[in-house]
Amino acid sequence: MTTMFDISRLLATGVPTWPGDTPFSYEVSWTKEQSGSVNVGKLTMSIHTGTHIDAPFHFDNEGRKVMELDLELYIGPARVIEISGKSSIGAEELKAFELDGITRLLIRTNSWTNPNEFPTEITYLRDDAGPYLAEKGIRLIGVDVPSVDPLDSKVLAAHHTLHANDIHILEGIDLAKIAPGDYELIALPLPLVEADGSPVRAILRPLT
Ligand SMILES: Nc1ccccc1C(=O)C[C@H](N)C(=O)O
Ligand SMILES: [Zn+2]
Ligand SMILES: [Zn+2]
Repeated sequence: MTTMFDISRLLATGVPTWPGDTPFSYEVSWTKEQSGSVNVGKLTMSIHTGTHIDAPFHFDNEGRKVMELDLELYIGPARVIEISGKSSIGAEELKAFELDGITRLLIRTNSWTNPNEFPTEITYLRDDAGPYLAEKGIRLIGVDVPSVDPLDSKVLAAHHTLHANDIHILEGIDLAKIAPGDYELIALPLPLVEADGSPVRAILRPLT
């Protein structure tokens, strides 16, 4: 029997959205009665709502878009670590963990305390995290908050330094029920050709 943990946030009307960004909406735009055969849904949302990946084009006009990212990074072994109660995380906090040989690192910060509201403060990554993680061989970082940077950041130092170190970004995962350890991660982006990111269905399977 395989166990699997869904670490995706639910997408429904009223789901917390980046302040000022497009609200989430799903509607049946063409009912079964109207079409004569099927209900047809219509989706409107920001790409950065809920559990999603960022493509570098999100913060760099010349950056790669979703289809140019390496799919392999979104499937495979991942280590979950827990670093709670910190306003930020950098090389100093990360040094406490064994990360050699890890490609995908998911950090449980527990800092998005009320999942029904967009947070006002989150644990963010300092700009020495990127170089440190790259030195360890990490290629994907996942966080349980809507951003790897402070919410009011305009320069997005963490986004840029992670990208400069070829580390892909997964945001808004729900790790509230996930014990630190090693898992298989699956968090595939949609084939959105022009997009700056993509919602993902993220799951973890224990490694047996
Ligand atoms: N949706 C936004 C609207 C305005 C300003 C920032 C955002 C973001 O999404 C930034 C966040 N760091 C992100 O990558 O998801
Ligand atoms: Zn994003
Ligand atoms: Zn981001």
